[in-house]
Amino acid sequence: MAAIELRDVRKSFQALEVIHGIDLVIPDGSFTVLVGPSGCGKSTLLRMMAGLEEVTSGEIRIDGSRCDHLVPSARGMAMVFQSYALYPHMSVEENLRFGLENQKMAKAEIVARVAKAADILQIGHLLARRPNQLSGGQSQRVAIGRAIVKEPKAFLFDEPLSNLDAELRVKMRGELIALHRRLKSTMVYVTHDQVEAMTMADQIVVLNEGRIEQVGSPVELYARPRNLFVARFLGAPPMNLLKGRLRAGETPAVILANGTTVPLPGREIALADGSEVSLGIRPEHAEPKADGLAVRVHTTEVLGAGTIVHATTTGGEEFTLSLRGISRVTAGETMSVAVDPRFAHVFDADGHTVGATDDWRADYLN
Ligand SMILES: Nc1ncnc2c1ncn2[C@@H]1O[C@H](COP(=O)(O)OP(=O)(O)OP(=O)(O)O)[C@@H](O)[C@H]1O
Repeated sequence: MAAIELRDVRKSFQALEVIHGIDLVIPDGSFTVLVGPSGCGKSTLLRMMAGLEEVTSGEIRIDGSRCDHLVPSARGMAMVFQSYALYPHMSVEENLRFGLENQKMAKAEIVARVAKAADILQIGHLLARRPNQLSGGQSQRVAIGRAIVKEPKAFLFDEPLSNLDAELRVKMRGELIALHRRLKSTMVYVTHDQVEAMTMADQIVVLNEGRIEQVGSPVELYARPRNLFVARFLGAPPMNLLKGRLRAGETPAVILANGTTVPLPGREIALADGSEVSLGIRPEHAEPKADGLAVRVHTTEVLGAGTIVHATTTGGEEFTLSLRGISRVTAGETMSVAVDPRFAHVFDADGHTVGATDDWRADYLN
């Protein structure tokens, strides 16, 4: 087990810098998820930790020791790829043994490690098969097994579940969480799927264009996004945004474009009266109620346990509600919506969160 530390890590491909100075601590034993849109640099960052990509500048440490100059095999990290990367001409057992035999490990130790990994992943009955005789989920288990047998200081996962169908992905998500609980190893996991990030991580790192937007636990990032990017990236359907102006005062308020006033009792917002702001409301924090914000429904999605209502404000802004159960609301209808001010997010003109207290627990935990 080991902590991984990155200090001012940069990466350029030819003249183009794609990672712009990352400082990050991945705590020992944590399940840290690197998440962000396509091309933000998640894989490059992970590959630099693994040693598959050189750092252009900066330091990477594992267990306190510099490792950025070491070859991958000397770093004690094991990587699991989206493509599984199994050797097609070898049996599952040979795939599991291969890396260990290369290290000239004693035969008895190899046998013991392979047996243990096969037991953890429940792939004992597949050991004689070739990769082309495995399902996607089985292949991914073997790929994870190949990492487990190395008994690495840290596991690095690069979108390991994205080739699996939706149902299997959910199942494997649970298995990986259980594996982490069992092994207590440091795990770094790259995904562009915010649901995987929310459900698997103890620590989420949100990346955007080669920079860190925010680091924190899933609920911290959900309840207290530092900026618009994080606010919109986590949560599905995404947070609604309504443009308005701040009315400063003891009880500040946002005056929306259509004149609706949303008071924000208990907030201290250090912006001048009349400043341009955006009000962020998650779809689950709005409900039908008289004398609220008028919206016109254009689509409803009845999911059974809930109904997603897609609507437009009189100012022409999109507004989505997530209602419990099966809603009577139908397309074409106009409804009045109340927003719960405790869960309102306010962003300044640059997209930075303003007026949020540190204590989100009081409002969010039930
Ligand atoms: N070998 C390379 N040569 C040149 N540019 C590269 C190379 N590898 C990655 N890049 C660029 O670096 C940036 C980050 O790529 P990276 O693959 O790390 O992103 P990502 O967040 O993992 O994306 P995805 O989710 O699509 O895999 C992108 O702009 C990409 O085009």
